[in-house]
Amino acid sequence: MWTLISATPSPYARKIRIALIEKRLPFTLQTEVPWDSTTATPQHNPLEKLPVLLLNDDVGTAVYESHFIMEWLEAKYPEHSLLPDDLEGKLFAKKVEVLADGVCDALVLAFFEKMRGEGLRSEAWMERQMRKADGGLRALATFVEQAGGGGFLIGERLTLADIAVGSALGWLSLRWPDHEWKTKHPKLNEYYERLEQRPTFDSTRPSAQTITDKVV
Ligand SMILES: N[C@@H](CCC(=O)N[C@@H](CS(=O)(=O)O)C(=O)NCC(=O)O)C(=O)O
Repeated sequence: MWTLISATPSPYARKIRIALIEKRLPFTLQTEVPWDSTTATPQHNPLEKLPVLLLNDDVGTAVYESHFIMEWLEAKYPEHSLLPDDLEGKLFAKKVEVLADGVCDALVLAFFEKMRGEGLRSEAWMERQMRKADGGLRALATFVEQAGGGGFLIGERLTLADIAVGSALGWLSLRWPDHEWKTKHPKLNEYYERLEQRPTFDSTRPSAQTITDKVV
């Protein structure tokens, strides 16, 4: 059976957890703290990042980088597809994933910059990352407002776009609880709250992790 190397707060890993469950693909979860020297992540991903999907085959195949894992899953196991049927819809879903992941990328950088403490952190760097995140959230909020009222970003069923946005917003709620996106973008928040009711979202809710090693 496959193993997914994951971390409790990880929005990127949550995308894959939700996708695997939605596609009825069995796996076991290996929860790690990728920032600690004890993590097994570097043994499977030279970039030392999780999620990593281990196929547990005889050659030790490891699939890594969440957007690629998603691509790989849809290519190899198209049943219970998480992509729209039409090409434009497929490309739009991937564009939404780029934005959702990009919001997380910027806020991860800002999170660790914040950890540098007074006098060591670059306020300009923090502002730049927060600006990227706010721009991404604005774009996602616009897409939600333009979508039909069916609760999904594209068409009438759950797609990669919803999984990516829901995972990003769930992490934002955990790691940046004071961020004002919920008041600035009420429709985005309503969409998010509705997604969180879905069993695969409810069962993969993010939680904080304790990082033992000094990261910055
Ligand atoms: N682009 C990557 C980002 C993955 C990523 O940054 N993972 C973090 C963990 S988390 O932020 O998702 O919780 C990690 O492994 N960081 C360890 C490191 O960067 O050395 C993806 O989408 O898979």
